[in-house]
Amino acid sequence: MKTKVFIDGHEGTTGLRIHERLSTRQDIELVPIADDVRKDPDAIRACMKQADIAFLCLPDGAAAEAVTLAEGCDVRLIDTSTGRRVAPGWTYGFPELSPQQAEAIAKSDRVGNPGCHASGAISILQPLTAAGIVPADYPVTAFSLTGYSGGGKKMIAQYEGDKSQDLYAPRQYGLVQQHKHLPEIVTICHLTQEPVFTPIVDDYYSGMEVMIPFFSQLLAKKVTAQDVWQVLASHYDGCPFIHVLPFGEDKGGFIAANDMSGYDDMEILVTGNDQRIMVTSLFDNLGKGASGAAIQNMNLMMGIDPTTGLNLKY
Ligand SMILES: NC(=O)C1=CN([C@@H]2O[C@H](COP(=O)(O)OP(=O)(O)OC[C@H]3O[C@@H](n4cnc5c(N)ncnc54)[C@H](OP(=O)(O)O)[C@@H]3O)[C@@H](O)[C@H]2O)C=CC1
Ligand SMILES: CC(=O)N[C@@H](CCC(=O)OP(=O)(O)O)C(=O)O
Repeated sequence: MKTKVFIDGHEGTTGLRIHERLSTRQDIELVPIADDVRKDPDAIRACMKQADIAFLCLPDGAAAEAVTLAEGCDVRLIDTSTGRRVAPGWTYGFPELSPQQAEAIAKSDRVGNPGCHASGAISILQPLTAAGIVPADYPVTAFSLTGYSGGGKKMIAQYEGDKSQDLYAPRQYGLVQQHKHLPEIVTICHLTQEPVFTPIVDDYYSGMEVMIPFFSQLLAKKVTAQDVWQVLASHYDGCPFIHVLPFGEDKGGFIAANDMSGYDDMEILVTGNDQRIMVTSLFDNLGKGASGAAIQNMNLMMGIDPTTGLNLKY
């Protein structure tokens, strides 16, 4: 029997990518909603009632309303918005945290899909805090380059519309250090303080590069860059979605932020030297940063190979 899936917000950037990935699958039946009623609460609730699994690909306010609409329906939710990722009753949708996390997602009826920048930061920090290398009170700084699709339809229209404005150099944002992904990074990595986080949006469609530098003298153990690489390589060994590139790999000295655009998996590189170590996570903000991760979680919830229907580089 096919799994019935409803995509609330299928006209948006994240929803469209999920729709594209699922529309050719033989094991999935998409629950349609007519365009003129796609924001109508009664129509949405009717779709929720029919579906086994629903993706919420909506702005935060609309997603909160959709969660309420789903109450009493026998539907499992995967929410790509920010509000409930670390809320009680919700499972954080990053299966690579641990085998237990993957199991928890597989059984969950309420999965909060990670934020895009957060996915990169957590992919680097969580194995290193868990291994006791990065102490909980480490003064973490993180930089993140993102394609403009990260800002959804509005930002895509801005970048692809009027090119006469001088808007298209890389732009730093999140200037007051209250980016909405900080709470999940702190909670999931068990940090005692928020990182200094610098997101930068640039004039390319999709792709994300999250960079976290470490001073080895401030780490909890005496480690070399290769030790850090080893911890990450062991943590992600055999993982189909996260690939730690061989130690010393530097992509010819230039790491392009859109190198993983179009793919649903992630690369991690360790560069620098034994005093100043840089760890970089490279992925598509719409892939492992949003739609790809959401489908990976759905596959786990269905009890099938998590890579089904996804576009992996490796
Ligand atoms: N883009 C990205 O890289 C990432 C996005 N996310 C998150 O995913 C969610 C969706 O973002 P994104 O796809 O970028 O946003 P978009 O703005 O591209 O899409 C949002 C969609 O939701 C629709 N919508 C708005 N209100 C309602 C409503 N009440 N009922 C039904 N549909 C509604 C919009 O309709 P209309 O077409 O009429 O505007 C639009 O199609 C957000 O919470 C975002 O933060 C998470 C990770 C990365
Ligand atoms: C360029 C741009 O604006 N990017 C967005 C992407 C975040 C996103 O989509 O946030 P959620 O995953 O939490 O929903 C931002 O940094 O807020």
